Amino acid sequence: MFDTAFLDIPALRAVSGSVRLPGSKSISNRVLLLAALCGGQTTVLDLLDSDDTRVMLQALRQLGCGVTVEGSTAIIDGLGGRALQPQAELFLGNAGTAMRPLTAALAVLGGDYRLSGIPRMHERPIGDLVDALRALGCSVRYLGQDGYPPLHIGQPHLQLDRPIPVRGNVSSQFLTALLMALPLAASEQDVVIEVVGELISKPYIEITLQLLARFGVSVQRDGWARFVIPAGSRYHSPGQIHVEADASSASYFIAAGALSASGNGQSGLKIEGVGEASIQGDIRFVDAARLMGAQVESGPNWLRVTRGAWPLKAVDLDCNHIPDAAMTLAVMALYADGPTTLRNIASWRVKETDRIAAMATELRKLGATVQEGADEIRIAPPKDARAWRAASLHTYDDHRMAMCGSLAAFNPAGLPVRIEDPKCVAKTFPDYFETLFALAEPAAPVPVICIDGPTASGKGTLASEVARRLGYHYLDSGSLYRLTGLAARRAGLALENPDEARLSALARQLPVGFAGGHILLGQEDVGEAIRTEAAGMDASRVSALPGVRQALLELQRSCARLPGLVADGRDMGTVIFPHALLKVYLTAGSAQRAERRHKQLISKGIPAKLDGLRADLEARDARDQNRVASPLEPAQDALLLDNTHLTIEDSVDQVLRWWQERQPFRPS
Ligand SMILES: O=C(O)C1=C[C@@H](OP(=O)(O)O)[C@@H](O)[C@H](O)C1
Ligand SMILES: C=C(OP(=O)(O)O)C(=O)O
Repeated sequence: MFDTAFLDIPALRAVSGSVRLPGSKSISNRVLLLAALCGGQTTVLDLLDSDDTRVMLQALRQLGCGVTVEGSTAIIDGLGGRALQPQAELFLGNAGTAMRPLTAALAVLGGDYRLSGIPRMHERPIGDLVDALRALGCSVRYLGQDGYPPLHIGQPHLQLDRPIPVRGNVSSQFLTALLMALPLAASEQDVVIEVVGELISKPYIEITLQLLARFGVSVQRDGWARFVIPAGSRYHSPGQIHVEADASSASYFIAAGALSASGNGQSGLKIEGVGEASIQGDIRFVDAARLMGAQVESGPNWLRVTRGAWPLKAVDLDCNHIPDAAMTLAVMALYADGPTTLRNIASWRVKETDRIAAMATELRKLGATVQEGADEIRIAPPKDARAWRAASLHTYDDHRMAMCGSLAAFNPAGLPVRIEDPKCVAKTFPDYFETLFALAEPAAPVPVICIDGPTASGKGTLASEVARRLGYHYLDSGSLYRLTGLAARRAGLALENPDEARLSALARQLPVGFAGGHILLGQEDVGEAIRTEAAGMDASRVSALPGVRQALLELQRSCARLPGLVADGRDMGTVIFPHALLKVYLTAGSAQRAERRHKQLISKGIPAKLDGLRADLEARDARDQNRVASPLEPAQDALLLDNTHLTIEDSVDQVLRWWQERQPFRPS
């Protein structure tokens, strides 16, 4: 997950390859609650791991359920037959699929519970569900504003002899919540639910009914108006249940496939884990994407997408049945041949944010002309490539605003897009951006920042912090020869009389990684191992081999991957990345550098003398600067940063300021 203030996505050209997406949020949270409500043990496979499922799992633990999670498998020991924890304070984040169904289940079971969430959850309506529960004889009290969480739940006096009315025009989750809770009360008599007025987001009710059936409860229904839970209904664990990949999450990749430039014999993007046999309503997004021109082939649990019509075709659609995935259509509309209208989406206004207002504001920043209606949005795309704007997109703590925003990176103007607060995707898809970057091809070389400078100038500390702040990869080029030597020793290759071809092959494939101050060879942290005297000797042996130098040049260039790279060393800006967008040459006075090195050594328990260190540094500077082959010198277009009197934070801020000056957008 990108835990940065913002994430700049360079312009993208295409996506290809194949991807397995994380589990469906709607299925995961329903299955977890149903498994908790029935007796016995349920093994849930391919469970989604995200904020929404974590709050549900935590709530179930607090209620006394046995919960074991290992990787993507959860084992739930249901409460059926066991005492429910009679009192609990449950924090449910911003998960509608946890707040609404848990409210109903706990209200029917009774106890002393407080349910709350993040501030936005306290602005998301729940009044229609509370009215229905009160009509049923449940005790539910508002602890803040009437009609909204937080809530207190007490002991019920259930009255099941008349139909329970529920309104479904604000959220279908209220009906879902009742359908999941009432089998707990239907042992003696039929329980009837009647929907008052219109019901929105109907396919989510289908998911609920399908999963109830998997847990042994078959609901009888009369269209969308009346649902009967037959007397004697009881939950039975299916033993094991598998969660499909999330169809709403798939919408971003279906869109990316439809926006991808074709060519290079590409056969499109394959999405695995969800397909035409899905029980999720958002799989119908595929029909909408096809209407806009996407080419989508499908099997029971896979999809393959390629670009079809180009530009995409504008559409005018009722999107009530796909409220979440419809947001993706709003961004696809930027690439259409005319204005697109998405209708019947009033529920967008009461989700993670007011999504109609948010979408209108952000798409306008990109150059679109957008009209907002009470329950619709009309998007006219930028009139040509020159009308696109590079924008810093605000994401309103809404995962879908962030994921949708990334699709603007396919713009024909080759502009980057900035996503503010990218970690908000954690609600349903924590690794969304990593997944996108693994499939995407940039439209131009990815951005590189080079930080070169003499020994002990602090370039490693500076470069790795700049990388962390931008969410970029980090390359510590100086360690590569040491790593090659170490890998060679471990592979049993002789270094005294070396086989250049084999060593070069090894260097080309070196599995290096730099993360959080650690230097990795494969999965192993070798930070200490490469700093020994012997490793230094080996480094100097391998670095004398031209084949190895060439291999490492390629390896270094291959580190320039999405979304960008910060590379530190001595020849990053001059030799390895001559076209880098920002080159910094970092220096500090020799007295200062000697002092830093001295502190470093002493803190590691290595004895050292300040005077000696300074003399060594100065001698090494002179050698490095005066050698004939690639002497240490600033690239012609490098900016000089003397950090003798700067803190690390000052230097980081300076480099980030220079970087920002080179960006086409300003923060919003
Ligand atoms: O039941 C569900 O799993 C959901 C129902 C939909 O909400 P509404 O019924 O409020 O539209 C959808 O937007 C939400 O992401 C998940
Ligand atoms: C509306 C959404 O979430 P929730 O389940 O919290 O309603 C969503 O995921 O888009």
